[in-house]
Amino acid sequence: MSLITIKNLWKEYGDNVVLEKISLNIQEGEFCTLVGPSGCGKTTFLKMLLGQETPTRGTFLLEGKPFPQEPSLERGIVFQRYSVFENLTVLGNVLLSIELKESKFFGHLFGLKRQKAKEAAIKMLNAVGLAESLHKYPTELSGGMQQRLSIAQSLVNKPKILLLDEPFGALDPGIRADMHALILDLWKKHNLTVVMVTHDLHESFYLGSRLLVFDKVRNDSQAPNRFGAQITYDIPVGSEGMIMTKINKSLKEGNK
Ligand SMILES: Nc1ncnc2c1ncn2[C@@H]1O[C@H](COP(=O)(O)OP(=O)(O)OP(=O)(O)O)[C@@H](O)[C@H]1O
Repeated sequence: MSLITIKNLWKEYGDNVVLEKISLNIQEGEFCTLVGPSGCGKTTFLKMLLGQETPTRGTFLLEGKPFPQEPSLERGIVFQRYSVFENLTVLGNVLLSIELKESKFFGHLFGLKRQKAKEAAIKMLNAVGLAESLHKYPTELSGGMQQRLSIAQSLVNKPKILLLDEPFGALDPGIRADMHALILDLWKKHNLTVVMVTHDLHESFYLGSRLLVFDKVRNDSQAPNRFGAQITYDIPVGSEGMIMTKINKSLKEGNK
């Protein structure tokens, strides 16, 4: 069974048709990169995967069941703009993510549970390369380090799906290359399924195992909102994508 099953999905805001006829299956472990012109509905699509938006119509299933209507722990998101709490230290930010998950009512853990949460937070911060900055505040961090912190906050709760909305768009090229290496490493080690929006075609080919292009195939010059974007390309990319294509091809040939 596919992790995510989408059939003939539409998203409209009033008479603005944003997405139309989207059909797509995403398997566990895929790294899907999503590109398309500005305003074609990429963020809206991510928000539906997160549970912040609902489709207007169509089939939208997570592990064969209707998508949870609210953001939940199997899905973590990292935005382009850092979404960390400035009055908490690096460690405090990641600890809070765990506390909000494990103690929804108080937002606080005590005793042994807090100690374990602290250890898990430090382990995650180690994994993203922030071991030296545990007691710093976000304003003392560079952009790349803040983005590492956002990733740690998302991953510490072990989501199955990591949603990335142009997470590296604001970073310098050198830092971006470091972040690419980090995200590929985390993707493999944590067996994540990733859906990432990017404006950078090179990034989409380099990072993804599968590239999805969203665009309008129908246009009405009198009423630009009449038609929504569809998936115009869905192709395997990157070394992982090529391996998958070869495996699928040899499986098909073996079945002949
Ligand atoms: N909450 C909302 N209410 C009404 N319209 C919305 C809402 N959110 C998005 N839209 C509209 O949906 C369309 C798609 O927006 P979205 O942000 O998903 O595009 P995008 O492809 O991510 O754009 P960009 O690449 O510029 O970030 C736009 O026309 C936008 O105005």
